Amino acid sequence: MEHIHPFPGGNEPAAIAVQGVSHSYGRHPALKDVNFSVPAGSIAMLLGLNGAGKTTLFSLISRLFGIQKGSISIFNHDIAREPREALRRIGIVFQSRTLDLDLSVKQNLAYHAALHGLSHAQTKQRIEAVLHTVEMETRLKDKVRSLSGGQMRRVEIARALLHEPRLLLLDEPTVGLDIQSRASIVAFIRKLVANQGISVLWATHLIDEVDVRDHGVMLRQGVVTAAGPLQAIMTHAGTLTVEEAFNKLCRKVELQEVLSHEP
Ligand SMILES: Nc1ncnc2c1ncn2[C@@H]1O[C@H](COP(=O)(O)OP(=O)(O)OP(=O)(O)O)[C@@H](O)[C@H]1O
Repeated sequence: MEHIHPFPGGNEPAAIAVQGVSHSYGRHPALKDVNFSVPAGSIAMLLGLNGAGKTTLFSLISRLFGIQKGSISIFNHDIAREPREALRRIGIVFQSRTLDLDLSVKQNLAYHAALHGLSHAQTKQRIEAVLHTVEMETRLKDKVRSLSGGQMRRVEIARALLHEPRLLLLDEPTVGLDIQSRASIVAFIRKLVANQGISVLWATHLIDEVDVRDHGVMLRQGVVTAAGPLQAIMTHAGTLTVEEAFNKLCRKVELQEVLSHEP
């Protein structure tokens, strides 16, 4: 495994630090001794093919699954020892849709605010703020069922931001969206990082969502093959593009052989 800059310098704690994490489903290993960290205020792309272990990692970070081996800290708060402190710093957008279609946008958000213990006044103020961020303020009273797939995704991102997390976890947030909706979601997540200094761990296998200035965590069959600034990963891998680095570090070895023999 290449760890180009495994841990950030300075005194600022990492947004997330994953150390020695392994996870198995029965006898099937899904993550093997995973180590990486994401510096505060940066975007880290978690890159891997289907089945690489991205969702398993997100399930561990969000405490959907208990940790079998290793540790995960969010801004220095260990998720097993200080779950409340760690979890309140995280906002999550899961791969599968989780809004209640028969409730309005406002009702969906208010329900989530209540789970986070926000007061009535805070809830109103935060709902207005997050819907403004995702440019959906005009749809406050609309039933979720009446929104497009891209608009639902925006509401899910708004919901993830309600309690003002410092780290946003996105599990393939653009899957199933058309090109235009995908591009606008990618653009406003990047705006969020630039304007609000939020940190992002973004699972994807869509290379066009990646910017070479991002950090990368390259995952292949449960193993981190490289982690750090993407520029440094590309230099280490001897590749000129992120796509080539992805092919080299994330594709299954058999697939790489096929690709290398292509004319
Ligand atoms: N509930 C489960 N029971 C058994 N095996 C599982 C379970 N969930 C995932 N796996 C296996 O663990 C491995 C990692 O799966 P995971 O869903 O974490 O990958 P992923 O990178 O998120 O894939 P995708 O991009 O398709 O969502 C795969 O081999 C998968 O078959």
